[in-house]
Amino acid sequence: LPFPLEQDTPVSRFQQYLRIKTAHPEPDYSSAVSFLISQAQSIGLQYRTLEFSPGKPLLLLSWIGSNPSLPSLLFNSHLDSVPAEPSKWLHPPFSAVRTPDGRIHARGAQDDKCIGMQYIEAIRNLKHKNFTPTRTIHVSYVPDEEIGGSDGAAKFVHSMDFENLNIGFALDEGQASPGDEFRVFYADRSPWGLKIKANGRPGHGSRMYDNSAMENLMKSLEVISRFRESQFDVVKAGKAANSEVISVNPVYVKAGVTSDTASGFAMNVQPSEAEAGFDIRLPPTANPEEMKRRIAEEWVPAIRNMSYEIIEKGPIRDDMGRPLMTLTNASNPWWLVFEQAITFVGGKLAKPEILASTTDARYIRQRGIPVLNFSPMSNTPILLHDHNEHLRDTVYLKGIEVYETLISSLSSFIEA
Ligand SMILES: CSCC[C@H](NC=O)C(=O)O
Ligand SMILES: [Zn+2]
Ligand SMILES: [Zn+2]
Repeated sequence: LPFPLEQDTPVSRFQQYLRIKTAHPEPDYSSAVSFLISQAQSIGLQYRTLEFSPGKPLLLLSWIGSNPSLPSLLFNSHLDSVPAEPSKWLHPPFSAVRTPDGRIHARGAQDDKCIGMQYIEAIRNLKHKNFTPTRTIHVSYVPDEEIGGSDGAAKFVHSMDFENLNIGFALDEGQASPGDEFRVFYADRSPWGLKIKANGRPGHGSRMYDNSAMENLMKSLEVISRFRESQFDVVKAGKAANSEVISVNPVYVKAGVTSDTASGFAMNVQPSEAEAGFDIRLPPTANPEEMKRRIAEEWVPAIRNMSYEIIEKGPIRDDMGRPLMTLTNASNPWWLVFEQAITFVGGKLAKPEILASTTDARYIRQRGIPVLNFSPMSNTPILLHDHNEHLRDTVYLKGIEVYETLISSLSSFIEA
């Protein structure tokens, strides 16, 4: 028998998308957008690209509903991926190899090229079945999510283009679920970068004196560690989920006087400057003013010769000053439709959670639009940003079916 030809199937199209090198620091946005446009054209979807920052396109696909005056639906995903360390992978991260057990290996397989293609495949199938949406459906592919979205979603949501879409409800990426149930998220955490700098007395490495830069920095590290522990204790005691507390993790330290020694540093000079950086995530219920006071007064007191900078990545409240949360109860009709659709496809939903990490959904919620974070991956290990990120073909294909139901029921839903 002849070797079977590579076919044009849902899985092969997913693999094609996965093979485009969209990892930072040089994501190939133009190839990704060209590929997605070719897919949109193959199913007769309208498309346009918007460019809020040079070289960083945003692709928008639209399926116009029979009642386009109703608020529309937005299905969002991001074009970019985080980098991978190829030497630590079983298969090259952009090969999209499918192993005999059905695992498709690639950076982006879970985060989040799966949903980007599933949206299109679901629409392809619905068109095939002659389904007509009532509400208009938009599908967006945004750049730069993985680096904070300031040149992507942040600009998009404040544009006239976005305003004119008149979005009533949106879905964005979620996270895999190791168990039987699908996970869904009603909020994500707001990320802050905290840089702290200590100044202090320089001197000979043998001397003992107060107020060296390193001593000042270390005192801060101790205080911050205690806060970290206090939050983690709440999690360990089972009183809150990981994503419901304020996390703070050191991500770099920078100090020392450089020299040609083996270590690269002068071993006998106490430096006059020392710096450290932290990743802080605030759940929507946290009080940012309280956190700022804590940083200024307890973590980095100026009287200890310290200074700091908080880099706030994205909003923490919506345009009305409310926490960025989407209701998951009967008062949100979109939630009810979502829940019913999942049940309809035979899925079970876990209790809605806050996402530990951060997505572009926060920018959409900022505009007062309800958003659920959802990626239909049950019985799947959580591998986003990890080595050997992969997704099973069966899980991927089931996800297409899930979106068919979601798209058809959400677009047919008319608010009473
Ligand atoms: C600092 S905003 C970056 C957003 C990023 N998103 C996914 O991993 C994250 O780190 O959560
Ligand atoms: Zn993502
Ligand atoms: Zn990511």
